[in-house]
Amino acid sequence: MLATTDLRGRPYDPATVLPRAETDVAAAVPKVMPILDRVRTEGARAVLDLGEQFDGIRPPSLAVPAEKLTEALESLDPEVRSALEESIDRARKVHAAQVPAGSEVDLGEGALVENRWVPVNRVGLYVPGGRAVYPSSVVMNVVPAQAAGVASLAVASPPQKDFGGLPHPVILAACALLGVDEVYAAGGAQAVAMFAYGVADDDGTRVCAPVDMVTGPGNIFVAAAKRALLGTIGIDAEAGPTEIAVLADGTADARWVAADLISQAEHDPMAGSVLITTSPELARDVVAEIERQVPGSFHEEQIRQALGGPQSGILLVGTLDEALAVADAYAAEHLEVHTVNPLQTARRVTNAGAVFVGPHSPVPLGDYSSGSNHVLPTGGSARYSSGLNTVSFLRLQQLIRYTETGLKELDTKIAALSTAEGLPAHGEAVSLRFR
Ligand SMILES: NC(=O)c1ccc[n+]([C@@H]2O[C@H](COP(=O)([O-])OP(=O)(O)OC[C@H]3O[C@@H](n4cnc5c(N)ncnc54)[C@H](O)[C@@H]3O)[C@@H](O)[C@H]2O)c1
Ligand SMILES: N[C@H](CO)Cc1c[nH]c[nH+]1
Ligand SMILES: [Zn+2]
Repeated sequence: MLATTDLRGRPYDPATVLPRAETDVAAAVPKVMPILDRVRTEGARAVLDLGEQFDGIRPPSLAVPAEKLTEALESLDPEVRSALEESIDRARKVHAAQVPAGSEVDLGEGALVENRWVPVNRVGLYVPGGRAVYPSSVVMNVVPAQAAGVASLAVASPPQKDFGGLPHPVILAACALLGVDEVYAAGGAQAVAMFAYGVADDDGTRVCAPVDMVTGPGNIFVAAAKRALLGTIGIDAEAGPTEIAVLADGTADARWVAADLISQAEHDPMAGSVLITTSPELARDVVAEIERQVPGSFHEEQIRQALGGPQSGILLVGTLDEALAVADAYAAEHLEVHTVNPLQTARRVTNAGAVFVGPHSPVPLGDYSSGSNHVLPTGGSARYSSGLNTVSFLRLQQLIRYTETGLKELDTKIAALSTAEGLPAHGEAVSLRFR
């Protein structure tokens, strides 16, 4: 588990030495196309059939009845309820602070451009539920959507065999706690298609209205469906199998670093855990700790596969600058920084979905309770994407507010540009107003 590559004292290209999952979302797209087509043409029946096929149980109904949400909340373990409430409370504070202010820019007499943020009208939020169930992802999807002021939101999560084909009861309880009343027992690509196209029963009764945007994490089939349906719907970043990178020097605690690497490996055999370190001693001790901590763990087999896969490993580098270059090239979903001066190091990182600063900010804190969002870009997409946040659910719309005086001021300039572009009708549309 966790093979070490020693990069010290030899030239290398940071981008080519990275351990990375062989997850190829593009290759999964043709696999999900027949699923998307079936949902588009057959509607709700197809979603139920596919639930039976892939989740092993046919949901009693696609839309979860309201009383099931109430029952789930009433029977929720009080300790879990209190933990969810704490997580919601902190997340609400952080996401409320992300609401951007609009602006009005005065460009001269009668010339005003207003920047205004408008929420997406209707969104579909995906909450995974295959290998594990994720009530925390209900919080991470719903809180920013609500902070943005989205008027209509629906949640989908796979039907569970152990719960009569409903989504997991803690997921239903989390929806009820957050005031979400539209929940569907649907998973994978069929859930994304249901949101994108909307679905009706065989008699034409609408079951789920189409949404404008789908967000949320999921496995490769969810990511492939989102990619294939982009255009029909808007999507957030691709948040696929989890990754953690730890950037550490010799001051790091090997026991803690190993535990954090293992924590994300338990999600998925395709999860990636990477240690980037300047310390050969730490590298050695982390391997020893992993050998000590993994045996007997709850998801031992899955963890072994994740830590033994090509997407995981240790990169031993010569200097902190090299460690930072490798971390930036990797663009981890989560980057933990365990160095002598972690804040200073963290501020130098440019590519990461979220940065966890110092030994007391481990990734599981962010997964559940820190107030930050855990729906984060994977597979290197942190180079150009943010994690899910309030702005993900907002659009910047500009109101162009010119008067006759403001327009007149630009008449000849617009005419010059329209002539230069060979589009004289543009200039004419302005000039005729002043003749
Ligand atoms: N990056 C993030 O922000 C983030 C957050 C939470 C979870 N995750 C990741 O989300 C993933 C969750 O995956 P999961 O599998 O547990 O749940 P999931 O809900 O994403 O996927 C389960 C669904 O996959 C579909 N499916 C399974 N096998 C299929 C097949 N052969 N063909 C077509 N469809 C199939 C089924 O319809 C099933 O409902 C994990 O990889 C986890 O690491 C990521
Ligand atoms: N680490 C996952 C991806 O950020 C999120 C999660 C949910 N529950 C536990 N972990
Ligand atoms: Zn996690």
